This record gives sequence, structure tokens and C-alpha cells, in this order.
Amino acid sequence: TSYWGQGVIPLTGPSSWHQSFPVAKDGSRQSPVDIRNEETERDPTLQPLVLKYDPRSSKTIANNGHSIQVDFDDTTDQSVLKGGPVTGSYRLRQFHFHWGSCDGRGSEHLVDGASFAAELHLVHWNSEKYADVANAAIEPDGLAVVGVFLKIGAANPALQKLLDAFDSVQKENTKADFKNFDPSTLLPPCLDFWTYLGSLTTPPLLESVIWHVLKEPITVSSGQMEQFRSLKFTANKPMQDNFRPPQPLKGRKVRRNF
Ligand SMILES: COc1cccc(N2C=Cc3cc(S(N)(=O)=O)sc3S2(=O)=O)c1
Ligand SMILES: [Zn+2]
Repeated sequence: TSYWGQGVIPLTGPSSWHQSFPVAKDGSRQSPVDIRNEETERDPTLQPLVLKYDPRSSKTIANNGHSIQVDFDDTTDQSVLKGGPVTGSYRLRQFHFHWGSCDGRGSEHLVDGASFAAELHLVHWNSEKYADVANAAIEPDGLAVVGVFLKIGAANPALQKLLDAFDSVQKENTKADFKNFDPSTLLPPCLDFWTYLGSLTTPPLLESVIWHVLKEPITVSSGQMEQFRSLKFTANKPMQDNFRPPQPLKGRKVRRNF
């Protein structure tokens, strides 16, 4: 079943997920959230975020019906996240995006109520404690996801390399080779971040993610956003508005390292 409300079956959007995934409503650490910067806490004990990516670990690009995803070889510690709030090393498994039907919306996290045109998620799992992403995804410290905002501006050449591969994954459930891609080309120069304990933002909405949302966005042009919207969703619908709205903080503190 597809979880995104493309209008075909109105009961499949984020507002109906709680029927199959009660944690959507009953959870204490759901994501995304609206980051009210005034209410975040600067934590000088936070270590710098270290993202060490090896382009030789990139494998394929896929249209999974609700996003575009690049998968990595996570059988060894080639591409890892260290530092920030976490101890140990988290292995890069995949990255994917969320975006809107227009440039004014599309990101999952908000900053002081403001949306960005899209949001990149780099998904890592705790390879020191767990055997694989599926086992890590059910643990409170299992996953570390880095969120990067995409702000409308100059066309992004690193993103264009990805967009040029979209022709081979226009349809849902298609996959193509995507080798030698360096995800660090999608990162902003400054890795200042907000961090908080949260969840997957799509079903099964597991409360296993340590979120690291970067303060500095990368740019994307309106034309490049149109290329994201040219991808096909389930039921051949245009893939867009695949973002979950912000969820209640329920007493959680968002910390920042800047
Ligand atoms: C492959 O094996 C598994 C096993 C268990 C979960 C998942 N996942 C499903 C959704 C999901 C949503 C993410 S988001 N938007 O919060 O960054 S990250 C993620 S996942 O960990 O890939 C994959
Ligand atoms: Zn995501």
C-alpha cells in the first residue's frame, strides 16, 4: 500500500497513518518538528559533526513510489557519521528527499514556522551496536539522520548530477546504477546543526532517530525543483508533497551547537 495521499485513496495521507501506526498519535518523540530557534538550547558539550563519505560506496538510485533514494553499500564502515551528540559511528545506508508541489513548501522540518522547498535526509545506522538498518531502526539510538534544507536560489551543480539520473527512474519501483557519487557534494560548507530525539517521518514512524538538522541550507533552482516534480508517484501520479507536517514536541528540548 502507498502511504502518501495522492488523492486517489484519501485515507493514505499522513493524517490517516495513525490507523495502522498508533505511534503517529501516541508517540512521545515524533518527527518532523518546527524548530523554534529561540526555544533551542546551545550545548557547548556537543562535538562537531563529522561526516566521512566515500563515493565508492554509492550503489543505485531508485524511485520507490514516494521518494527518490540513493542507496549505499553499508557492509563496511566506508561512509560514516561521527561526533555531534552521538558516541560511536553510524554507517550511511541511503539518502532521499521530500519536496512540495510548489516552491513555498516541501521541507519536513520548519524553522520558526518557515518551510523550505525541499529537504534531503542522509540516513545512518548504529553499526557499533546493531547488525543492520532493520535491527537498528527499532532501537532508540539506532538511527542518525542528517537533514539538509534546499532553498530556492542558484542551480546546484551537485544536485544536477542526481537530476540527470532521474530519466532512468521516472516510474515507480524502478532502480538504476548510480556509482561514484559523493554525497558530501550535497552538504553546505558549515555543518552547524540542531539536534533532538525523534522518529522516522514515514511509516513505520519508529522512534529511533537522533536528528541532526543543518542550519545552513543548500540551494536549488526552481527549474531543478520542476525536475523533482516530473517523477511519478504510485498510480502514475506526479511525485510531490511527500512531506509530513510538524509534530508536537511533547516536552522535548532541541539543542544547537552554534
Ligand atoms: C531498509 O530497511 C529498513 C528497515 C526499517 C526502516 C526503514 N526505513 C523506513 C522509513 C524511513 C524514513 C526515514 S526519514 N524520512 O525519517 O529519514 S529513514 C527510513 S528507513 O530507515 O530507511 C528501512
Ligand atoms: Zn526522509
